[in-house]
Amino acid sequence: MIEFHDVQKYYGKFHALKDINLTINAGETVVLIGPSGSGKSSLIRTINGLDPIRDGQLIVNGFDLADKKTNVNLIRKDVGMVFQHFNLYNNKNVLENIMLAPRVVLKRPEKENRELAMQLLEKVGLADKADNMPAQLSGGQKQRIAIARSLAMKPKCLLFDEPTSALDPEMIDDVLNVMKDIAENSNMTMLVVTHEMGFARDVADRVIFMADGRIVEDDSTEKFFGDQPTTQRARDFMSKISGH
Ligand SMILES: Nc1ncnc2c1ncn2[C@@H]1O[C@H](COP(=O)(O)OP(=O)(O)OP(=O)(O)O)[C@@H](O)[C@H]1O
Repeated sequence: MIEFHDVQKYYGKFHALKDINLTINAGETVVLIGPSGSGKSSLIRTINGLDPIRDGQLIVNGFDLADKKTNVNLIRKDVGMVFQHFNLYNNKNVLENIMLAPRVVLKRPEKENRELAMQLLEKVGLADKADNMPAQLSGGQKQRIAIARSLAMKPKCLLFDEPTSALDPEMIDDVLNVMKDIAENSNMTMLVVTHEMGFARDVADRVIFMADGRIVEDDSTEKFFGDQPTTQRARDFMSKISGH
């Protein structure tokens, strides 16, 4: 469970997240949308401590991120992150990319670690790429490896920061299908920043719309897409992106 209570975040003097109050329950899939610069990345990066908050309270799986004594590594063990540009270790092969963190952080025994890594490669449809280096993969394949790498830690929560924005159009569905499978067949909490409205409509439980560092709408998916968003800003945003 993730709870924001009156969270404020600043970059220098710039007030990037304003009065964030939000609870995300275990197992929920939440899509975060909004115009460029509205604070979506900032919000999800606070959850695993990549970006510090200034005021308020942020509780992630029982750990208080506002408390300086909290060890963020304990939070990161349970909160995986998938980035727009994959962030794979380019000097390690695919299998090593997946096995490294469980070996180092969880001390998972080597045989079990390898078996799980191979199962995850099967799950993302890339079992035949185990020995490849990241440079030999397409963007869509790299992203599916990045997702498998996150899953190898068996996190409670997965954060996705525009996971398909850097991909060629024909690769996007492969990645979204893997995400859909996780959302539907695991009890993982997922928070996804994306412009893929088909994914939001089909897979998300909730849609959060941000503008100017604030949460402007927080609706069930049925309400957001069915009845239309309540605010004019969200309606304008939706008509703008559907016009593309
Ligand atoms: N490291 C930083 N230093 C200063 N300002 C920053 C930094 N990171 C983000 N910002 C500013 O904070 C605001 C929110 O940025 P953020 O990346 O969270 O928005 P976003 O909604 O994810 O945008 P996009 O869709 O373009 O990725 C923007 O105005 C951005 O310029």
